[in-house]
Amino acid sequence: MSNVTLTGSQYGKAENRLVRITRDTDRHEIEDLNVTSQLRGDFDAAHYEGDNSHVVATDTQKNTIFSFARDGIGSPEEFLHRLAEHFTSSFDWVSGGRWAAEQFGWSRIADHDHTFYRSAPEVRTAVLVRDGDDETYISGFYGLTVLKSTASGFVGYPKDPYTTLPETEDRIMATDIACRWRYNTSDVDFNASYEAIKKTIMEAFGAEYSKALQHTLFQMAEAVVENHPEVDEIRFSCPNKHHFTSDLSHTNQDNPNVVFYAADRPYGLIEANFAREGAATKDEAWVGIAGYC
Ligand SMILES: O=c1[nH]c(=O)c2[nH]c(=O)[nH]c2[nH]1
Repeated sequence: MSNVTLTGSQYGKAENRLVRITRDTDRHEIEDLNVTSQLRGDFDAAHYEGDNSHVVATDTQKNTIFSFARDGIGSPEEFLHRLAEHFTSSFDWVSGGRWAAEQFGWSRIADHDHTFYRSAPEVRTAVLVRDGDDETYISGFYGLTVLKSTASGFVGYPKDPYTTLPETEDRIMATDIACRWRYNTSDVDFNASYEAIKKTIMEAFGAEYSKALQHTLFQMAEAVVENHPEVDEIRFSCPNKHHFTSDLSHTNQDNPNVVFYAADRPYGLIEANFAREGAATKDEAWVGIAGYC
């Protein structure tokens, strides 16, 4: 008799690099994804006894992903939904799971029919968590580098013996936006919603004076919640990519915020979660998302 109990599990094939070319006409389309499938359910016997009768092989999960891609992708969220439907309906003991995708953006070289370059700076992300009939979609992106050359400051912070940072009401603000938002519905045109939310976030980054990156995160979150009723929560993880004005006094030059040293590290790391007023949060759906978001 063991004194160890299985208290949770999920398993599958991670990071299936999947490229799908649509070539019905001479003008090809490319979809480039990194797909992870993980099943949840009754896998007790596999862990306790080495009985694999419930263990849908990770190799089979991988093959399913590539096979389903033969019929098209559409959007990462729709593709993950097809996988979730398949695994939960084909195997009684699979009660849910977690399916995730990253999508890399490509554009045509000079409008060429079948020649592309990696274009979108950001990587799109999608996660589908399924528990019985309950489905939660969390989508987002990372790696969207943005910068505003003014209309940002940082003043009013506490000063102690360790404080050397001068206050400023005119600085560069730069960050690599990583964010994820939780949809409150699956009845969404996911591709259109993704583009619209990304646009809202980018416009909000520059729309108002920023008193801190924390303030900017709130401004972006507020714009998303106001303009996108399909979203109930949004989380951000954003480095403050410091740009320090370079001291040019040794060459008798002034520097009215024109020459900067772009510091690589350390960087501020500013993270926050926001939710629509009155909306239920769904912390369990966020479990497994590495880092803050
Ligand atoms: O926008 C900022 N937020 C901070 O918390 C912070 N701390 C700091 O040194 N500079 C900044 N800038």
